This record gives sequence, structure tokens and C-alpha cells, in this order.
Amino acid sequence: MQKGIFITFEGPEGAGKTTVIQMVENMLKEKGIDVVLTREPGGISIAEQIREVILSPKNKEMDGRTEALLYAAARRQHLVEKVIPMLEQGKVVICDRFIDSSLAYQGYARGLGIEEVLGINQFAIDHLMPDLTFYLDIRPEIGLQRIEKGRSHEINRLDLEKIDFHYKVREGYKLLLNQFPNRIKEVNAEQSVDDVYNDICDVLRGFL
Ligand SMILES: Nc1ncnc2c1ncn2[C@@H]1O[C@H](COP(=O)(O)OP(=O)(O)OP(=O)(O)O)[C@@H](O)[C@H]1O
Ligand SMILES: Cc1cn([C@H]2C[C@H](O)[C@@H](COP(=O)(O)O)O2)c(=O)[nH]c1=O
Repeated sequence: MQKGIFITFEGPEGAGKTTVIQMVENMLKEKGIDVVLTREPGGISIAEQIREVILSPKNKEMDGRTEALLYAAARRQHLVEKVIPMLEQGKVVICDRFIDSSLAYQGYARGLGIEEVLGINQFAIDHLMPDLTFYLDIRPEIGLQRIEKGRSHEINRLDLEKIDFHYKVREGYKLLLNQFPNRIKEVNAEQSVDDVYNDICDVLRGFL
């Protein structure tokens, strides 16, 4: 039975999720809260191997449904091997991306259908939805510029999609905000890092 809290961060490329998640982790640790950071696709060995296959710029011929199924497979393994055990130990689990990425990227932007992609993901997650999700909103061209500037950031197969695809990803997330208004909280990610962090802390204070 789940005793911990499952929090996810979402957004278009370069929204600043990794940056702000680290700040939230430090803040929670200072308060003595047991917190685990993880990411999708990845977080454990099998899912990191699937990540390599999905995101390698060499795999240009990958079919959209194959892509959606691989994300769901990586998600399943990550959940059973890491997320669920950590929640059972009562930890706060913070995950960089989760099911909403599949709904926005594969369901909406790739055109596979949000409901269809939700369907294959229900099989993978078996009803384990996040308790709280932050959606970091940013215009795609600003996010992509940030990634290009950041020297250490890998440029993956999805980053290389045309700008229209990234606009559709953002539109997809906006639809999800309407679909799950209680779970997903929108934050303006075009602000300074400190302002983004403070907005997130305001929500967390009310939640934790
Ligand atoms: N609010 C901000 N203002 C300006 N630059 C930022 C801001 N937040 C993050 N950055 C910078 O933008 C780049 C991307 O940030 P980060 O890696 O945190 O984004 P991300 O959302 O995790 O990216 P991805 O799409 O790969 O998941 C980094 O170089 C980071 O320092
Ligand atoms: C979980 C998930 C991710 N994606 C995409 C989003 C990004 O382009 C990459 C992950 O790279 P990041 O630098 O770690 O953000 O994968 C997706 O399309 N569908 C998903 O379910």
C-alpha cells in the first residue's frame, strides 16, 4: 500500500525541470523529508537502456506506436523496480516526466490520440497516478534556445523534431491541464529560476 507522495514535473523541452527539481530536493532534505529523485524514461538500468533506443538520433525510422509502447514499457519497469518500493517506504518520490509526457508528446503531438495512449499506459501504471504534477509552461523556441546554450545537455531525437511538433506538445499539455485540473498545477517557466522555484514552493506548502 502506498504511504509516500508521488510528485511529477512536466513541460516542453528546456522548461527547467531538472534545475528546479534539484532545488526542491534540497529544500525538502533540509526539512528532514525523505526524498528520492528519478526520471523518465530511465531511473533504473532497464529503463535507461530503453531510453537509449528511444532517444538515439540514429533511430529516425521509429514508428509512433513503437515509440509510445517503449515509453510505456520503460515506465512499467521503473514503477515496479523503483517508484512503488520507495512510496511503500513512505518517501516523497519526485519524477522528471511521467504519463503526461506520453499523453502530450505521443498522444497529442504525434497524433496517436490522448485516449489511446492513456489506454496503453493504464496497462503499464495499473492506476498509479501522481498525487501532484507541476507543468512548467514555456514557449518552445525559448526552451529549445536554453537547451542549445546549455553545454552539457544531450540533444535527443525528440529535441530534433520541427518547431510545430513542440508547439503541439505545449497544446497537448494545455488540454491535460483542463482534463486534470486538481492534479496538474501550471507554473510560468519563462520567469527567473528563483521565481519558478518560489511558485512551486507556494503550491508545495499547501500540499505537504
Ligand atoms: N528559469 C530559467 N531561466 C533561464 N534559464 C534556465 C531556467 N531554468 C533552467 N534554465 C537553463 O535552461 C537549460 C535547460 O534547463 P533544464 O535542463 O533544467 O531543463 P529541462 O526541463 O530539464 O530540460 P529537458 O527538456 O531536457 O527535460 C539549462 O542550461 C538551465 O540552466
Ligand atoms: C517520459 C516521456 C518522455 N518523452 C520525451 C520528452 C523528451 O523529449 C525526452 C526525454 O528527455 P529529457 O531530456 O529527459 O526530458 O522524451 C516522451 O515523448 N514521452 C514520454 O512518455
